[in-house]
Amino acid sequence: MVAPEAPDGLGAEKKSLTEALLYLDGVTVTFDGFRALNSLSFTVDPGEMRAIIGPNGAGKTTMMDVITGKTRPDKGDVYFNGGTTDLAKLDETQIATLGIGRKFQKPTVFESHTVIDNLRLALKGQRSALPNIFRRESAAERALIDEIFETIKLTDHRWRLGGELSHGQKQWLEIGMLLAQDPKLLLVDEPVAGMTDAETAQTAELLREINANGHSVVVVEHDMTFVRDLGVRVMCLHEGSVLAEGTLDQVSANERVIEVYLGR
Ligand SMILES: Nc1ncnc2c1ncn2[C@@H]1O[C@H](COP(=O)(O)OP(=O)(O)OP(=O)(O)O)[C@@H](O)[C@H]1O
Repeated sequence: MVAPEAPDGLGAEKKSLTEALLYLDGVTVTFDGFRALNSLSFTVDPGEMRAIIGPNGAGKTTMMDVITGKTRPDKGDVYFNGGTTDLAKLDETQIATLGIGRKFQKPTVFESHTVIDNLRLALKGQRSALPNIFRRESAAERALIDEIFETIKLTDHRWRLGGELSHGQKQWLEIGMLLAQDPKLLLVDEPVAGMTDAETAQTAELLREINANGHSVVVVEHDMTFVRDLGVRVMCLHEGSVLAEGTLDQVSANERVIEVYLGR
């Protein structure tokens, strides 16, 4: 990472390390000699939402795997919470407990449970499934569930079975299940793949609302209409590194981005 001197005398890199919610510097991951991540460096600020684009094989999934502890970097730094926590030293469960939630591309709701039970099962601190459904939740938990239902617009669907929801509704429910864990950072992988245009627009609104409520969000997506709707800083990955970063207009005007991704 280029580190120009910041006005207060701290190098910009150090300043980022102390302030960023998520800090990656020089992260390299090699599979059988192939560099899936090649000295990848970027930061996410507290309260920031960031969109990540890039061609197939650019390293987007590997990047999320490194942040969540599924894959260990060969080289480089991965810090959370203003540089206080070295994620490369923690396992997946410890990282989830710290407040990093991940939504995979395909919805994985419990189809034979009601929508509300899906949320109950996801409540923070509830690790054993069955007792959690049968016990009465506290007033605070009920209020949280109601609030999440409002956010994900599924209040009227709470008594339906998970399996009866549309694809888009399942994705929103799963995002709600992440919210039940109250994560500081949500990693969301291609949430609008397979959604209708209306569902796609509603998902952008949902993520904006979640972000406005104080959660940082990193969202990987190929759908440029959706990325435009998000209205956030965009980063294009290519061959395991950051190719371009800025507003969507700035990134889409970048000749290399057009060459390797948008123009294809
Ligand atoms: N476990 C693995 N073993 C070997 N190679 C891997 C492994 N995981 C990923 N790769 C390779 O690393 C590169 C980056 O893959 P990655 O899945 O991170 O890209 P991506 O940007 O998420 O792509 P997509 O948009 O297709 O999901 C690819 O060339 C992929 O084949």
